[in-house]
Amino acid sequence: MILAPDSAAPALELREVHRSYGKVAAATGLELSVRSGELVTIIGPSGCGKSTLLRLIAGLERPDAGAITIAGKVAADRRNFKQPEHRQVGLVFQDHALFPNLSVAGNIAFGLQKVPASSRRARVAEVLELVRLSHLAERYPHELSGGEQQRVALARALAPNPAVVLLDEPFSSLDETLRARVRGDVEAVLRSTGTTAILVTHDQTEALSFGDRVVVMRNGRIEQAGAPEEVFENPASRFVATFMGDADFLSAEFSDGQLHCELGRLPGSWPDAAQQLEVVLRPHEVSLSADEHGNATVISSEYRGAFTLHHVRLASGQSVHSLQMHPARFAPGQRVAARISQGTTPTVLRGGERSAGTISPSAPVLDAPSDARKSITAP
Ligand SMILES: Nc1ncnc2c1ncn2[C@@H]1O[C@H](COP(=O)(O)OP(=O)(O)OP(=O)(O)O)[C@@H](O)[C@H]1O
Repeated sequence: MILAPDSAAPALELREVHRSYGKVAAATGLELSVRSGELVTIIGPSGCGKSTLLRLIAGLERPDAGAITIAGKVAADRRNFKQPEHRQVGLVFQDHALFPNLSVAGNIAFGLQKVPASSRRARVAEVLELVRLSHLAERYPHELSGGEQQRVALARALAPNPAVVLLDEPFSSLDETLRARVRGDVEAVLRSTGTTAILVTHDQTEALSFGDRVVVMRNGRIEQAGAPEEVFENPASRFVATFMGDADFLSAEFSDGQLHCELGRLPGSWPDAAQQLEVVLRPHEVSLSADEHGNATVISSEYRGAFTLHHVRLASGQSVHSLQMHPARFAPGQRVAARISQGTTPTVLRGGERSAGTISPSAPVLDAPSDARKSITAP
């Protein structure tokens, strides 16, 4: 099979988009280019501007400055402003927002009023099949489960073949078990139809697992946009490291031309710097082994089934967490050797921002701290 080159215009583009409400800058200099078929998740603390971003794309808000292009057509700029119904955008909300007096089929047909009746019926049947709800076409929203309602909302958004689907916390009203299932169903439908989608969420796991790209927002700005692995494993700042999961920060310093932290030497070469340097360590990146002369003392140990989460204090008084899959469990007060797990290349922050050091591929695995004398595997 010959695949066509991906030369199509981006499905969505934001250029230097600003929006303020009085003195509150809800969107500042937003730049985002989303390729056709891409699934992008937007995450950030409450009030950082996630909904404002969606509303600007949908045409429910007007930018103060900047331009928004959808499927190659200007939706908003200094001179133009397209109303939501002319933007080729589908919306899915947290509360489903289905019309209670219309059946499932009626809800889906609602956005197809300009389509001839025969094609409309065929399209409704098609999207119902897509979300596996053909058997419920004549039911009313109150006769459906939360998950079914959300699939109807998705079908309604997809029916007019939008260029972009915007999902505003679509799973947050569902309970945990149902949530994972509906999320999987929705993702499968979006992928199978090659739909471009932007999903706003408060949930880090959702942000990392759903999208091709994660956009982390803070105070109306995009703090980092990248593949889930990049945002989690190589955070651009202390804020992203903290927001996208548990993280400890150990101070780092140069000696003998190498960068060291309390858990050992870091591989690669790093520009010498006067600014404060910190190593970002996630709990799964710290290993422990029993060692009565070790560099750490266990403060607490929390059994989590497949994992045990240890919190240990280092000689300097700094502390780190260690989440290990093996059955090793150390008691509070016990002396252990803590080190950075094999194969880990931690992010180094300079003044709170990611530092551009180079990790050489042939760099040796991290040296053990001077007083960690045992292997990193559990006893
Ligand atoms: N219509 C409005 N009038 C005045 N201020 C507004 C308006 N809409 C949003 N804001 C402010 O703009 C900022 C961004 O709000 P927005 O709703 O986009 O945040 P959010 O990230 O979606 O928050 P949450 O996660 O709580 O939904 C907030 O400070 C909010 O108070």
